[in-house]
Amino acid sequence: MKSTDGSDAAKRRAGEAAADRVDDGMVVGLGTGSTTAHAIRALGRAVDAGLDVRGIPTSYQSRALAREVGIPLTTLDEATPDVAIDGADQFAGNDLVKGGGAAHAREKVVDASADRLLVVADESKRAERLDHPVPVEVLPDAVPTVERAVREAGGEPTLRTAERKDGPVVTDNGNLVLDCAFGTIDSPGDLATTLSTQPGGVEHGLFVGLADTLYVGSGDGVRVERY
Ligand SMILES: O=C[C@H](O)[C@H](O)[C@H](O)COP(=O)(O)O
Repeated sequence: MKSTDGSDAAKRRAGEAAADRVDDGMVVGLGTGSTTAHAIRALGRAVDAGLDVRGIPTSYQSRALAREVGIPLTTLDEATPDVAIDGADQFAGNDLVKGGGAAHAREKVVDASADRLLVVADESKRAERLDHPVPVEVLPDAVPTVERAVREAGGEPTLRTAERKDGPVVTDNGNLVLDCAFGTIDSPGDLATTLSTQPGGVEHGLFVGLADTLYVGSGDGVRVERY
């Protein structure tokens, strides 16, 4: 499920501005999605020009793109990211909803382990308060249990279905995704805690206070917001 109608040029400005902050010798967490893809391509060009970086991908998609553009890869076993670059489906300050591409579980692990998280987005993702449905990756057997818990927490869960396959979206980890509509989220931190403590829920797409810097692309530039 993608919420954005932001232009590709705005996404490219944001992605390239964040990639520009990567210094020689760094290990970089490589997020997932169309905006981060611009950062990955920019890093690939920098590698061609001599920059020494290693990437830690967060999905099949970001791994494939990083390989295509020639970024050497490593893992969390081998290295800790100095910085991670990742997108968002919605942001309010430095609180994010992520997981429109069902990659949020691995993204959260990599983003949280990085010294700094740079979030790349376009202005269409900005909100006063978060109200985007929150994706929750769920063990397949636990779908009914988690659905009940989400309803008890005031949300309405919808099993995400695939577009070119019959049946549900299956994540890179072999799990399913419930998109959980809560309306306006008054307290993202409290909701994150509720969702994190639900057995069978693998990971949710609320990234509360994790982002250090936002690069927000628009029609004519990039706004940099630091937290
Ligand atoms: O699961 C996907 C990720 O969380 C993406 O970073 C997020 O959906 C934003 O993607 P995009 O830049 O394509 O809007």
